[in-house]
Amino acid sequence: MNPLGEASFRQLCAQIPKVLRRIISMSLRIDRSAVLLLLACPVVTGAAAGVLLAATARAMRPILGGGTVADRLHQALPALLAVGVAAGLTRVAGALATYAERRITPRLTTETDTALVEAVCRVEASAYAVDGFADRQEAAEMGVIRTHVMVTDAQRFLSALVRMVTAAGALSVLNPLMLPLLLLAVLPAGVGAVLTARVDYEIHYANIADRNVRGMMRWWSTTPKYGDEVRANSMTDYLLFWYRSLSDRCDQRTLAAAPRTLRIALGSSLAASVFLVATWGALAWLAMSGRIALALAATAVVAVQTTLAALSQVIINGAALFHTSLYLTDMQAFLDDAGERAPKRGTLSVAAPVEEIRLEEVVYRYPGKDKPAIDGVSLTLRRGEILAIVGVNGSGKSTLTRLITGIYLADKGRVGWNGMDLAETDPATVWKQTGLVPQIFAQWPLRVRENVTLGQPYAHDDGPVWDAVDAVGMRQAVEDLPAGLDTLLAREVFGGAELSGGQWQRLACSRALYRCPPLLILDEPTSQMDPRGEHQIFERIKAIAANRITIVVTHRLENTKIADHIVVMEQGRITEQGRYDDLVHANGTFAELLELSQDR
Ligand SMILES: Nc1ncnc2c1ncn2[C@@H]1O[C@H](COP(=O)(O)OP(=O)(O)OP(=O)(O)O)[C@@H](O)[C@H]1O
Repeated sequence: MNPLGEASFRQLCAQIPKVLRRIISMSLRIDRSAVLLLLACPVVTGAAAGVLLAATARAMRPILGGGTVADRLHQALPALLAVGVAAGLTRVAGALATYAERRITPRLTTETDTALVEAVCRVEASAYAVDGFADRQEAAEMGVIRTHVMVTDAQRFLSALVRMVTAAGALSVLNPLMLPLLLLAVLPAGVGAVLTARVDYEIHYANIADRNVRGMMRWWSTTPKYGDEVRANSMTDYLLFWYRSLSDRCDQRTLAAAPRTLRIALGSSLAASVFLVATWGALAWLAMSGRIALALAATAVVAVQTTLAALSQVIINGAALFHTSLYLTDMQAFLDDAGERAPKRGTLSVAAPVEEIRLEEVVYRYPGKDKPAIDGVSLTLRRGEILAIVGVNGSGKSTLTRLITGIYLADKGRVGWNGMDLAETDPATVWKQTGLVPQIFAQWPLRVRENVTLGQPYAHDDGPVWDAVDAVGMRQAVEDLPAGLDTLLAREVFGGAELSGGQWQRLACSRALYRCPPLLILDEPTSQMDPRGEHQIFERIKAIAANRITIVVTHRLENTKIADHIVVMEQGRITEQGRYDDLVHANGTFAELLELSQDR
């Protein structure tokens, strides 16, 4: 829903003081003295504009009076000096304002950007599946982009406002008729600018979903990671066609709005021109009819020019601030929503050793899905045991591991760690005890060392890192890299290296082993490994199993021989369980799947 659809024009204009307050308070948290400097500059500029106009009026009298040119200039000299000093002060204030803005903007952008990234990282994982979450995040990104210009806009707006008030004040003293005429001359431009900003925002809003998908497509199409797949499957043309179509759709919406913006621009320009002609006409009439002295009329010309320039700036920057306010509102709404979705589970705390994890009649349904992915699972895991979870695709194996680790909370039923309900336990204390090799694991563009230690404090000792590398048979491969553990694993970066798929998977396993977690979960941990690597990993799992709870999710049923207990999942339920030898002879799904895997 577009929030602008319900907002009145006055409400929209009322946003400006609010957004100014917001920008100032955000900036104050970044650099207090720079903000004070920034606020002082418009005051100096305003005072300088006042001095400039008063001095101009004073200089005009002798200049337009009688006597020789030298005499007239001599008499006007002090006033002309004052004009020079005022102009100089305006420049200095402008330079100082730019300096202050440059001290604030980079850090403000970083703070806002980091706040957004942190908010997304900290939400409950289930939030990602909520409809529209990604689109709202995309809309919020625009707020971060606006922080690049919003301090400058705010500073220019305030500075122009003060200059305008001063010049307008001087103008009303010269003749009360001038100001209302001038305001009328600029008002249409103001209305036009705000209406145009509104149209721009409407287009932005309509394009959010397409832009979001286009951004993802761009990354997936251009990242070297998927380059082989794109080329060898002749995907390029279709991907480019799709990318282009998304861009075209966005362009069409923008183009469709162009006649509206043209009408706004023409209408406001016409009205502004009529009132501007009236202003200059009024000034000429006042001077010609002797209602205003020539010297004052000359000053009025300067005052009209100053007011006009300042008013235009007020309008341009006011419209920019109004625009900013829309995006900041989106950003704040997303941050508030993300804050609401951050885990609020309770203060219970899990500590090692984890003796028992018990699931009681656990049910979990993904948002927007009709059927539960997990439907009444009860299970007990004890320290020292290896549990294997098997079943066909989509039967709920990975979802079950997410419920066991508390990444998702059960909709119904209970998951207890050492008797503590995960719904009431601080998740950070739970995840300190877990090590997970997910089915789709990240290939972090970090050095080898960080790829192993990520998520765990590094003790400035490579011994345990090499142990974890050894455990997955990667020592030789790492030693062969250009800088060993210091090699950056990002092919795209100069000096970076790339691993093979199986080597990446070994590294993901070494990361989980380095953590020495009380709960070790391996979801298809060896799907890309050669038999030697696979054998080594499963030997290792057996060797360290006594001190922890181990869960292995696998489609290679031979691997479940190492398990103390096997559960077979079907449509979110456990339909069979037991040891390998029992299940092989039970004539159930396990036996069927095993037979199929051997039937070649
Ligand atoms: N993030 C998600 N959002 C919505 N539905 C999901 C999500 N992840 C999984 N599902 C659905 O939940 C069900 C169980 O998925 P899950 O990934 O747990 O299956 P799995 O047994 O691990 O499958 P596989 O063997 O293919 O890895 C599936 O129907 C799937 O479509």
